Amino acid sequence: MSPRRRGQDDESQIRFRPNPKGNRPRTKERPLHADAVTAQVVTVDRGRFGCLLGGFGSEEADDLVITAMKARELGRTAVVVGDRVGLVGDVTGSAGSLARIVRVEPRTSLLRRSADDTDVVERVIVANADQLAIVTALADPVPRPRMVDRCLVAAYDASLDPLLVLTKADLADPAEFTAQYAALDVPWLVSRRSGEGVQGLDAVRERLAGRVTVLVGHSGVGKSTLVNALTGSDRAIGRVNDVTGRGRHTSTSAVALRLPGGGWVVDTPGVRSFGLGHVDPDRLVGAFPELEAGTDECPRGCTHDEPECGLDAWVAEGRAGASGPARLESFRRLLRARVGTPDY
Ligand SMILES: Nc1nc2c(ncn2[C@@H]2O[C@H](COP(=O)(O)OP(=O)(O)OP(=O)(O)O)[C@@H](O)[C@H]2O)c(=O)[nH]1
Ligand SMILES: [Zn+2]
Repeated sequence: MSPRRRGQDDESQIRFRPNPKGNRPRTKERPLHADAVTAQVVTVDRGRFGCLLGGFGSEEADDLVITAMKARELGRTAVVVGDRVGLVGDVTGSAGSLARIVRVEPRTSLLRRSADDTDVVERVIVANADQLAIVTALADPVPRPRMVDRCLVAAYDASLDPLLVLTKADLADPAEFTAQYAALDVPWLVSRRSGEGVQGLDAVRERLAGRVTVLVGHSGVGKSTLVNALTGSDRAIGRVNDVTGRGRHTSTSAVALRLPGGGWVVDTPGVRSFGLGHVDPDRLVGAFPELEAGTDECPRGCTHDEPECGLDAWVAEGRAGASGPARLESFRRLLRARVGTPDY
């Protein structure tokens, strides 16, 4: 028999046996990737994901960032910075290696935005963070309260604890600005330039220690200065560059950086707008428990910013406490900041 002939014979034997269980969906027969290793996404760049072996909780000495791409079977599932993933394939992290992401673990939080306020299609920016630090300069450029309010809405929607980091306190007094956030109870910290360095960082470090904090802020507020000072020169990103050959400046979305004192910051250089079309007023009121309790008297589908809203009576009766009126006013300010042109 010629080799060719034998090949044909072999082929004739490779027949699919009839499926004994009938039309069982094929997906169920796929391997479950029990051997997948766990990692957490630290960078996303044009379909390539930098994944930290072991995740954010791993010991610094073990830092190994593996480049991976999404396995076909994940389909359109979004994979973002902060996602905990399962990796198979080449997980050595050696130059030129490429692993496959076969699984995305359930997320504890999701920071989202929509393309604009009329767009209900939301994009995930960061997964599994627990704090959102809104970086704003007190002067040069002047603060944009509406932008800050929009970030607060995004934080409350994602159940992230908000934090205001007010930079350039050497140029302006923070009192006037912070007064606007008193009723919201948003913690704030200030930093200022002093000589060659930045002052006020110890308090910031303390607030970020052991947590995963997303940093947002528009151009020129001093966010890079802050990130550099907080992370020092030994950045996790340096290792990613070694693997992918791509640097931070080409990063289009977000990048997670390890803090020397424990915890992670996620910088968002590409986030220039924060569309909030996906935010539901009923979710937002969840961030104001003493008001939420008063929504029972609201008409169905209440926007909580209309004459029929039950919250006015609730607050007038003192049922939301002494700070009720100020809280309701702040809540409605956020509701209004949610719609309109993103001011970012
Ligand atoms: N006076 C003063 N200037 C500061 C302070 N922090 C940063 N700056 C300056 O503000 C400018 C902008 O700082 P960056 O850190 O580059 O700001 P950024 O928010 O990262 O801006 P982009 O790089 O455009 O995204 C720089 O000239 C900094 O030196 C501060 O606390 N006080
Ligand atoms: Zn209402």
